[in-house]
Amino acid sequence: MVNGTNKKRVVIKIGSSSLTSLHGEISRRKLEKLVDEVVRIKDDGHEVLLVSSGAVAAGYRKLGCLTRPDSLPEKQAAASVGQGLLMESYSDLFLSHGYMGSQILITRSDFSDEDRYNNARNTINVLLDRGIIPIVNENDTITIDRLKFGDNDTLSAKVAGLVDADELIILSDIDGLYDADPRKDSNAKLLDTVHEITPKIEAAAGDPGSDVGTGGMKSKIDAFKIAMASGITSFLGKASTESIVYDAVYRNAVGTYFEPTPEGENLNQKKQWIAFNSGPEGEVTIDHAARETIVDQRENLLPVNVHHVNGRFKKGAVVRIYDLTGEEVGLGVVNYSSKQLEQMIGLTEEELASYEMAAIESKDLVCHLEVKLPVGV
Ligand SMILES: Nc1ncnc2c1ncn2[C@@H]1O[C@H](COP(=O)(O)OP(=O)(O)O)[C@@H](O)[C@H]1O
Ligand SMILES: N[C@@H](CCC(=O)OP(=O)(O)O)C(=O)O
Repeated sequence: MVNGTNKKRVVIKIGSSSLTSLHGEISRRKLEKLVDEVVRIKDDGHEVLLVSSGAVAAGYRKLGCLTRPDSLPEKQAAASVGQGLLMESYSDLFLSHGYMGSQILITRSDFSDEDRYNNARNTINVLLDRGIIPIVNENDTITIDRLKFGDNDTLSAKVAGLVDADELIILSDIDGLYDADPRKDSNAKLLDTVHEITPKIEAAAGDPGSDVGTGGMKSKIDAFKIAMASGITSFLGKASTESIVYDAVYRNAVGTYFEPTPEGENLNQKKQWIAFNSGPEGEVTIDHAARETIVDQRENLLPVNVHHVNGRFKKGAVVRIYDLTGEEVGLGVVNYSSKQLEQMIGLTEEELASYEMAAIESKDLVCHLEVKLPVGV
């Protein structure tokens, strides 16, 4: 809630398929409908951040392509043309209602660096505090495939976590999550509330239904997992339904609501960064004894329990922790570099024991399990 009031901080994600015409270009009418809804929420005093796709769709014809391009350089060039046009339309429309929009383009590496991640939060907080509507998209033009968020669904959930949103609304071309892919199963039923993403739900989520969408239901499910673990209520509904966004904010909309994991179990912002954004730099495999201590009893990892180390990392890095069966048990922050850990593994039992005593006294143990798996994606 915003400053102890009942005003909400709401993140709304709209996909390409919900902003484009039949020919795949941006539809002014659809954009106007979205802006009108955002304006109604703003008029009620809520804070709104938009995550909008549509840069490629807005740009490809101006680039001279007859259909949406497939090659990465052409898509990036189309996004370069389209992002400006998309923002121009949003700015004009919001200004005509007395509101100001602002552009934020993000790459995955902006979020994997903790300082840049925190800096993005500070900037967005200033914008929201001052009544601006930040409009976020992936920085498509400069991001290489390997380092892309790739879809704006998970980006929107990560942004919602970043700004500690009360609600994430994902608008699509479908009126919610069905218990089976509705294109394949005509008996598929709409789910109105989801408390947990079960393997059955994951199996029901199929690929995009349109040529313009990138993520499909799979990336939306990943997004809801992130939002739920971050303590955020989420909603999936059909962008073209009248008053959908406004009704979703007041919990009156037809669609699927995803409940957050109970308070106390969800991740604080530091853990969200570790779980969803950090991009672990290495791996530490621990022995059987340690699995129980660090996972169940939440103890730090002792040097003697480190079985082996993979990758090169510095003190303070986030690493994946595996047990001896190869199962990933969680993510932790290491107190030693990979080089130091490798040296420890080579020590005699006697040398290790004295090392350990010193480590226990100084509370400088190998690693603390920050995030227990499975969580999110
Ligand atoms: N279980 C499911 N429930 C609802 N929609 C599903 C499901 N599985 C697959 N889909 C498809 O996912 C599509 C929405 O994803 P996508 O086309 O990427 O939309 P957007 O452009 O809004 O991100 C729907 O139109 C639908 O065809
Ligand atoms: N960033 C890209 C779209 C990426 C994306 O996730 O699209 P969609 O699946 O339609 O939400 C763009 O603006 O064209």
